[in-house]
Amino acid sequence: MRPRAADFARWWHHAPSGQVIVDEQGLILQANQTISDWMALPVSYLYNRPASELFTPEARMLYLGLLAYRVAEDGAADEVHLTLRVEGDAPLPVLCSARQMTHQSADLVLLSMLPIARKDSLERELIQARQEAQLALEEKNAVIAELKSVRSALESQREELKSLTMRLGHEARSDALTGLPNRRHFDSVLQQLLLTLAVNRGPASLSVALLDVDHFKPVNDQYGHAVGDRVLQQLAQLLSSQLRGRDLAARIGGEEFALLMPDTSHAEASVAMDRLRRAIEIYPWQPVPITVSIGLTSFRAGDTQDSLMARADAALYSAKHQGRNRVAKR
Ligand SMILES: Nc1nc2c(ncn2[C@@H]2O[C@H](COP(=O)(O)OP(=O)(O)OP(=O)(O)O)[C@@H](O)[C@H]2O)c(=O)[nH]1
Repeated sequence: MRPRAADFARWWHHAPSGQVIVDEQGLILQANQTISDWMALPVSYLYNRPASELFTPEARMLYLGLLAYRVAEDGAADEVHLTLRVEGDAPLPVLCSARQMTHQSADLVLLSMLPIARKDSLERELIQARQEAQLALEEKNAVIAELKSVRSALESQREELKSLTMRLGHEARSDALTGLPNRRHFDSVLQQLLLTLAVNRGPASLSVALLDVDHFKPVNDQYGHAVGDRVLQQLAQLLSSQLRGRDLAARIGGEEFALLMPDTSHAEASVAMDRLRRAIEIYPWQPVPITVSIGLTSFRAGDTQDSLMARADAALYSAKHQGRNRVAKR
């Protein structure tokens, strides 16, 4: 059965929007149950009250100044944001639209309101979510920046470690006073050369010389240790400049040096050592001239490191014994 017009009055009262009819004096002529429920006031209370009293004091200005003005001008107003008073509770934000309607030659106004609390809270949630996303982005950027700085710190530490390792390696292999390779390095190179000779089994030559400064003690005693040091440094430079690129000069003791000459026969090494001794003899030493004694030997089949070095040592001993400033060969 189709509802009769009278039935719609009940529907109007319980519509999902607040409905109010306002007369020409701005007084409430009708209000539906929905709006009276929202405001927690009986419908009868609202009758004949100024429609502006539906709203909070702040919203009243908007209602009178904007909404009522538009209705008077255009006969309608749409979606004005107002706030309903709620008895004993927080005010209720609403979107209010209005239509002017003529009834029995009177210009009435129908106000229709929809609550927007949900929209407001959604907007607030959206703003908060945006702020949280912004915060998370800033945190992420800060973490990335920190990671970058940690990585560059690690890289520079790795570089430092590398150069430290290289320096330590160099220090472990060289003599602090002269910068020449030390005894440990000399021994390890000699050992490798002997291994290579043993593996190759072919004709091979390797010569070794021990070189010791003659009467060095009086230099120290007479001119001081610092002068003695300088003499040793100059001698080291002289050795490096006199030897061929593949030869190795090492400082293996106080004033004792060892020379390693790969691929050098006894005859070749003998010429080289005579030349070296002479170069040292004629060098313009300051403050006092020095000479050296040299013991030379060369690799023989069956030689070990010990036998080779013992022969060089014996040669040096005989150079000293024969009067110094000479090369003894074995
Ligand atoms: N200035 C200085 N002197 C050193 C260093 N190492 C060793 N000596 C000195 O070298 C001298 C070696 O003296 P000796 O072993 O008696 O030999 P020598 O006086 O050279 O005499 P011969 O070797 O027999 O010709 C000592 O006075 C040591 O103090 C050093 O690093 N610097």
